[in-house]
Amino acid sequence: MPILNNGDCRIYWRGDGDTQLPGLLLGNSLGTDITLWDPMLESLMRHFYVVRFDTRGHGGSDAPPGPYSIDQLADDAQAVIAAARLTHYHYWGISLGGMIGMELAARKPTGLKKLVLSHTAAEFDPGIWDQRIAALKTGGMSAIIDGVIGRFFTPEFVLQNNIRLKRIRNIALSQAPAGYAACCGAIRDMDLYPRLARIQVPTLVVVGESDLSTPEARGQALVDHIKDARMVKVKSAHIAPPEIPTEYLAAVLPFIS
Ligand SMILES: O=C(O)CC1=CCC(=O)O1
Repeated sequence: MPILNNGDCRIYWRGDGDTQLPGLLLGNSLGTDITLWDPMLESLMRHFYVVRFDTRGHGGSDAPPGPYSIDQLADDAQAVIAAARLTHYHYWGISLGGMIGMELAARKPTGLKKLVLSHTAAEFDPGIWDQRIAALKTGGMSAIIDGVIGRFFTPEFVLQNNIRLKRIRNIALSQAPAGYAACCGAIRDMDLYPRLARIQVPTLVVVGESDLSTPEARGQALVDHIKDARMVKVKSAHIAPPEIPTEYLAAVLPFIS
């Protein structure tokens, strides 16, 4: 399994598909790992060399002591870009992955062609993250899991409780609480608005019609601050790949193809 060393942290990443195709770097949400994208992987591999990585604090990456910063997480993404030798690539990030994408694009890295900011925001009320970090300290991942799943998916999908939902639930439950909390700290402390004017690449902002974590107004604020940005809506809550993989792909693929 490919691992890179980025200072204090080993980052797990992998590339799938034909390295001669354009690159597509995918950024996960809080509480998930690279398998978040599995329902869409085969389709994506027809068009792209697909590179995924586990955010520090998650999955196969290390969880050094936090809190982390969005800057640090974007440094990790840049280390993955170098390790995977991506010279021409798009970046598609969901939620925390989108926040990393904003910072990455604001650095104007050579080779980045298009940016997809999905179900994400440039800042959050810090109080909700302090509460979540406190809950993690006392009760671990099981103290927050029902709230997380309730925000990730529509009530109908939660009721179905199918294998895709169970997988995401198990992945979230298996994260190290300290690593997850360290990422909560990065979200709590971020203010990406001043960075948005620096983004030059064409950007697609994806919003979920039933997303309570980052509702449409948060996506519209990104469109308003980024020079070349447009919005598309999908029928999802916060996390689309397991619930509406086909519709989600159809909403984004024309933009990056
Ligand atoms: O877990 C949530 O509440 C939703 C979320 C915020 C940032 C992220 O990646 O997921």
